[in-house]
Amino acid sequence: MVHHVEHVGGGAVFTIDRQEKRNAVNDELMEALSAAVDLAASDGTLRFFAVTGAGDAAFCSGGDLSEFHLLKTAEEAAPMLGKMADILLRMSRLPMPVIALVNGHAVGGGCEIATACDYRLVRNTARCGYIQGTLAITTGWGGASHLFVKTGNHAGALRMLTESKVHTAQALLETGWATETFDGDPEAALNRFTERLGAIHPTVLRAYKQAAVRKWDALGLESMIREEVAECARLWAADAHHEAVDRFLNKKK
Ligand SMILES: CC[C@H](C(=O)O)C(=O)SCCNC(=O)CCNC(=O)[C@H](O)C(C)(C)COP(=O)(O)OP(=O)(O)OC[C@H]1O[C@@H](n2cnc3c(N)ncnc32)[C@H](O)[C@@H]1OP(=O)(O)O
Repeated sequence: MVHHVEHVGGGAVFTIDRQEKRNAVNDELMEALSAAVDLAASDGTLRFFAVTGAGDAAFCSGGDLSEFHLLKTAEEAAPMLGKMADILLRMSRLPMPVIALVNGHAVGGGCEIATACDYRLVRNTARCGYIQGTLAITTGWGGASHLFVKTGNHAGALRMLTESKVHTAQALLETGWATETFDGDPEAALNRFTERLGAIHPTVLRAYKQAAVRKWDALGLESMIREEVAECARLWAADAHHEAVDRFLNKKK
């Protein structure tokens, strides 16, 4: 199995479990996350939906380069990019708080998964960044669009995307990307955070989440994501991207 789902504290926790590849996302994982999001959307009792990574090294290292490097043209890349962008959009619109429990490194598409959540609890040992620029592409799963509609720190957001670096948990807290930072056990950090949600009736949590979804709709988030996917697919086809991916895949051979 590439994932597992536990129900704790009235919520559902989806764990990406491909530790041998730092929890990289492949099509099997996309299908699993899509099914988990559909289940959460139809469960009126859920107080929250959380995503995390197995192990201590990584939350998610983004797309599985050993699989996705086989996609060469924009026409070949666009369906994969669009599929994950749609799953993350549906996850972001779930009628309950959506929490990224960032247990380890969240880079590339992994950072995009966390950005599609309402809250980001970041372990102090984790490093997070939209490193797609180092591969000569942009975010391709909606990460830039989610970031721009959610943040009040435009300069900080544009810098995170254009610098394509990884950042410490403390730096992410200062820019407002991280909601909270924590040490030690991720599940304990999640429990501390969600306990505070427990005092309020779920119908209130859902009503406020719908207010956020209305804002994103008013801003045209869905069409922003479609344009982002198309742009990433165009850049994907360039030699600069394929050469950068080859360098990563050949680095240890
Ligand atoms: C698909 C598009 C999507 C988007 O644009 O939206 C993207 O995500 S593009 C970005 C894709 N991701 C990356 O470029 C990140 C690559 N990985 C890393 O930078 C590091 O692995 C890191 C920082 C996540 C962890 O570093 P660490 O030193 O702890 O581990 P290693 O680098 O030694 O990796 C261990 C092992 O995992 C394999 N690995 C790691 N990340 C990926 C990945 N994304 N796809 C496939 N395989 C990955 C790595 O090759 C090593 O394998 P091994 O066989 O042991 O050499």
